Amino acid sequence: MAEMIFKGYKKKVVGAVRVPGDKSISHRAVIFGAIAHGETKIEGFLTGDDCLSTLSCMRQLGAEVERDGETVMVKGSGFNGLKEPENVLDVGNSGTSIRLLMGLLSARPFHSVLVGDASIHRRPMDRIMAPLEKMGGQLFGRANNRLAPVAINGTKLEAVTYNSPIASAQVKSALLLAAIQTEGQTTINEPYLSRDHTERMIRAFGGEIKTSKASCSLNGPQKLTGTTIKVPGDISSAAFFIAAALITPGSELKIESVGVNPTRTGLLDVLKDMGADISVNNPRELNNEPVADLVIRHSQLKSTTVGGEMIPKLIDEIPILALLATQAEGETVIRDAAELKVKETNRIQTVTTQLNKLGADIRETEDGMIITGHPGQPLTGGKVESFGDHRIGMMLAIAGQVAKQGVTLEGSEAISVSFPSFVKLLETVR
Ligand SMILES: O=C(O)C1=C[C@@H](OP(=O)(O)O)[C@@H](O)[C@H](O)C1
Ligand SMILES: C=C(OP(=O)(O)O)C(=O)O
Repeated sequence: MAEMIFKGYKKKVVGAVRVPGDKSISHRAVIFGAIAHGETKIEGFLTGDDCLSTLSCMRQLGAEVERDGETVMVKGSGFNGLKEPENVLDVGNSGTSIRLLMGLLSARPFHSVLVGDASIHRRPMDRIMAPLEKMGGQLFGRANNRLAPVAINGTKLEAVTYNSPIASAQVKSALLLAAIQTEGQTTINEPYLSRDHTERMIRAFGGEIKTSKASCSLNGPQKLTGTTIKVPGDISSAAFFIAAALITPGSELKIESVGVNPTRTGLLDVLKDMGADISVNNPRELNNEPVADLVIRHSQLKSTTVGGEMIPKLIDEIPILALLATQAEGETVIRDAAELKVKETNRIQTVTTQLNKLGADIRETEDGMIITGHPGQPLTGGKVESFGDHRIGMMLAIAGQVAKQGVTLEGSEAISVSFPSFVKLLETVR
């Protein structure tokens, strides 16, 4: 396990950065490129481990994929261009890969097996398997069809209406990837709208999908056409730099070309409420996705309460929000976030235990946490662990900005799952 020391105490964060491409969009761009007809060019592809897992699975499925740094060329010949893989498909640490591929492969006429790392084999897969079975899918998993590895006997499916009990873009996207190959109209209703990158990408590839509030429906089968996808910067990666600037006195940071899709900007909405000085400039669009430049200045934050429909809009940013709340005046309450328990780690537990080790004041609850902020009072610092979770690792690295004795992070290699250039980029602005 790699160990790194982060000594950022009082080191102000200044200058301009671009963060790597959006992880959700990068996964989807390779998958859609492979099932479309013709050439797709992806610019700004995220070269984190998770997206490279998707890329290599698609190659094993017969897709022609060439990568040169952050540029990926995909030659697709439609769904029928995919072939039975000769070996198991390994998604590594990536929940998005395994779940989206389950949807795609359940409607292909061949056998496939999806495996991943220890974390993937603990995370629930029945949320995808159960609705796909309603469509006639044949999927088999460990622990009574709950866990990976998952074996799939691809078959012809039937269109359904599915009322999802959770707001999950992975559930929605898996079903859309099955539905787009299936005769008839499939409708998916969510309790709250989850990130809508799949819906936007279907349109970018010339497909049709109806969307209204937290519902979407499409008529299959559809033929998609290759296109150019320019991937915006990932707001979930930008979040760590936003936090570093906000909590370090004297900071002023510009982050250029960040995706600001409203289903992803919950952190910006909540931070505005907490009194953060963040401006969103030069709004524009890249292939149906809103993009902007952000300017962040050090701010004295106040506490807030976050729950309900806001949670899916900032689900991956809750670890870094918890760190920000340790520096805010008052008690911040995060609730309705039980989904955090089934991410790469149980993030309610890892955030609470690791930040408390650094001197924070956080209480774990059934579906979130309560964070008592002590503005002006630095964290102490010490030795903490990522437990193989990239977002926990980066959040703890940023905690070094307010930890007097610095932060020693074990398991720092996890960071490369979504942000391989994180440490280098952080050095350029401090
Ligand atoms: O669809 C996606 O790209 C993602 C959806 C979210 O997961 P859920 O669908 O489980 O909420 C998110 O946490 C994950 O990082 C990426
Ligand atoms: C939860 C995450 O990803 P995934 O579900 O794709 O593993 C994440 O990136 O925080």
